[in-house]
Amino acid sequence: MVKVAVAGASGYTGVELLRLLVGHPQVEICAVTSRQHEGVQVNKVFPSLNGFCDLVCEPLDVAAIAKKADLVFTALPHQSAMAVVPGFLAAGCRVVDLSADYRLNDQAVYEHWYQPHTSPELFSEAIYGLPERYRESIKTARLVANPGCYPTSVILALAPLLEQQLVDARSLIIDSKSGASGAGRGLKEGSLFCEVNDGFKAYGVGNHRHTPEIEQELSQVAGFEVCINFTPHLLPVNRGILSTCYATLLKGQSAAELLAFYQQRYADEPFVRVLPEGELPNIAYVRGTNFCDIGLVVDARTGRVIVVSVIDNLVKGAAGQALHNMNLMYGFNETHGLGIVPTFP
Ligand SMILES: NC(=O)C1=CN([C@@H]2O[C@H](COP(=O)(O)OP(=O)(O)OC[C@H]3O[C@@H](n4cnc5c(N)ncnc54)[C@H](OP(=O)(O)O)[C@@H]3O)[C@@H](O)[C@H]2O)C=CC1
Ligand SMILES: CC(=O)N[C@@H](CCC(=O)OP(=O)(O)O)C(=O)O
Repeated sequence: MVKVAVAGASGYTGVELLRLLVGHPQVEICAVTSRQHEGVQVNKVFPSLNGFCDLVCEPLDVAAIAKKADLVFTALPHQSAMAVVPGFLAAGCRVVDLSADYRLNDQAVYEHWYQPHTSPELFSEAIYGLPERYRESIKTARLVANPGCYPTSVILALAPLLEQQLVDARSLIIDSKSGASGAGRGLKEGSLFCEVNDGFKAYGVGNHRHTPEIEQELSQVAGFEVCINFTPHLLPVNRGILSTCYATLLKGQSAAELLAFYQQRYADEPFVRVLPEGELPNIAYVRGTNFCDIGLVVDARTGRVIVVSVIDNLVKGAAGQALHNMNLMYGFNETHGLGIVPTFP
């Protein structure tokens, strides 16, 4: 049994972690934290957990939590995560950090897109927690930087094309749409019902902070620096991300040929489902699960391939991927705690 703590249990990714962890046969949840709900049982904060988890929320006291936990999931906002992650590591815990604080490997790039960093010395140690690319390094990592939700959907969609050098890496245009839970549970005007429901908008155009994360990882795949256009949109749904990725083909492959590459690339991946020719994914068919569904079309008129991927932002985009990483770190079956069929309708 591995003893795990969830720091930030009163947030959306925190409650999603608890939902998945309570069904994991090799995990004991030993602590949950929240400042606003200190002293309150977490199932009072989220009645969905009634009968599954009744731990009392405690303050984020690094020493006290490190005494109980082998692994800590830090489901905290960026900047708050870096305030505690070094302490957990120093106390002997392993950490899966769901924030953006350790995803970028260049301090200057991080500080350009975020704010000053207080533990950049950990950048070289942190492993980017995308199992489909870094499975072996994750197994022995002390610190896993769980990928961002948009980057997860985009990297999985485009990596096979770049790995095989099938597209012009300067031609990448990415349009992503996210449900409102991507913005977290904190109170903000932009997350109010009337601001999100019945509307649809682009935001962060040309300057969203996931741009350097996507570029870093696609550059790793391509072997040279990749520069993208990335436009996120806010969808009036609770969960789900759909990314539409456009790239110019170099050798005019057909959709069938490209899909064969994707099938081969992801053949052994338990959570990537490549759809047959003629089918495109829908966020409704991955809801609540760790799946990433991918489909594609070739537009012969423009010579471009259009790849569409979907994930649940709270699962493959956050808590599910974090749990997958934990399974790798402890040598557990990769699908334990994640063998869920999507809820539809
Ligand atoms: N939502 C999503 O789809 C995704 C989110 N992420 C990332 O995961 C992290 C968590 O996101 P999410 O769950 O959505 O966020 P929420 O805002 O829903 O939750 C944040 C949690 O952190 C706690 N918290 C906030 N500030 C502090 C602080 N200074 N010190 C200690 N605890 C704090 C909050 O509880 P309290 O205020 O009670 O202490 C709450 O439990 C973020 O970094 C986010 O960007 C990553 C991928 C997807
Ligand atoms: C809809 C929405 O607001 N989404 C968030 C991104 C989600 C997220 O949590 O990003 P990190 O994992 O990098 O923290 C945003 O655009 O900032």
